[in-house]
Amino acid sequence: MRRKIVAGNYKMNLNPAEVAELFDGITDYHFIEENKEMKVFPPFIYLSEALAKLGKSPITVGAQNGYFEAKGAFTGEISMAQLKAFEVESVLVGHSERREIFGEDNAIIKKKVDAALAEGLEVIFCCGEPLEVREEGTQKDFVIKQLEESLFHLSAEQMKNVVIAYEPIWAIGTGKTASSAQADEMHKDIRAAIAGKYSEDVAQSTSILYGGSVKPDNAVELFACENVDGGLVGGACLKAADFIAIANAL
Ligand SMILES: O=C(CO)COP(=O)(O)O
Repeated sequence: MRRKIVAGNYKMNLNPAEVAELFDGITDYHFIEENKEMKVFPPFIYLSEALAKLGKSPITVGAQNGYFEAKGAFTGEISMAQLKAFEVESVLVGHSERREIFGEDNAIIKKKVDAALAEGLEVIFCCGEPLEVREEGTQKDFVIKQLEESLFHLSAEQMKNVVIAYEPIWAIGTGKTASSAQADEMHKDIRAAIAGKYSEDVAQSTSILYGGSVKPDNAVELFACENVDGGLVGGACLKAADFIAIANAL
């Protein structure tokens, strides 16, 4: 059975008091069913507190980014090796904001995927098309190319440590979510590409999350789709009650 996951990407938000309140608000959350998971991705400066407060709960703590070199003169970066040594469990790789604002291309993202997996971190691999591509109708080719160039060099064994998050860029932070039919169709295409590259078995066991304006009031419909295994949530994860409501929709 595929793991169902709700993950919260805090992005560059929250001051120390706000983040403390948010951790306190979710720390007692327990899923009743075993194949469901909650993950949080706070800014680096709050990872220590997240691990202290949430580390003993079933909630897993991840980082929003990591560099592929293990150490050295890379001012401002934090390596996958450092994250692992810090007991962080997973890392977002390939988020559209990293791609668009910080110029990360498929080749850089591939190196980050490799570095994270080599350290034993779980990779939440983000993919998704910009609006122009959706309007042209070539979104499937665009997303599959992202997978082919940054992910599909992995072995089937390595894929066990990868979760895919499909986040159409036009739906991120815009309040304009993909319809459940659009999300399910892309997730189905991604799953078919994994089956083609690896096997039906790998495809059926890879969790694929949807991200882009997930809210308590659209989560139930999105998560009910056959190929949607949960969500990567931005804005709505910053309020404990909303994040928990979304988790309850899994
Ligand atoms: O980018 C996202 C999560 O990584 C989605 O952000 P929003 O939920 O704010 O649209």
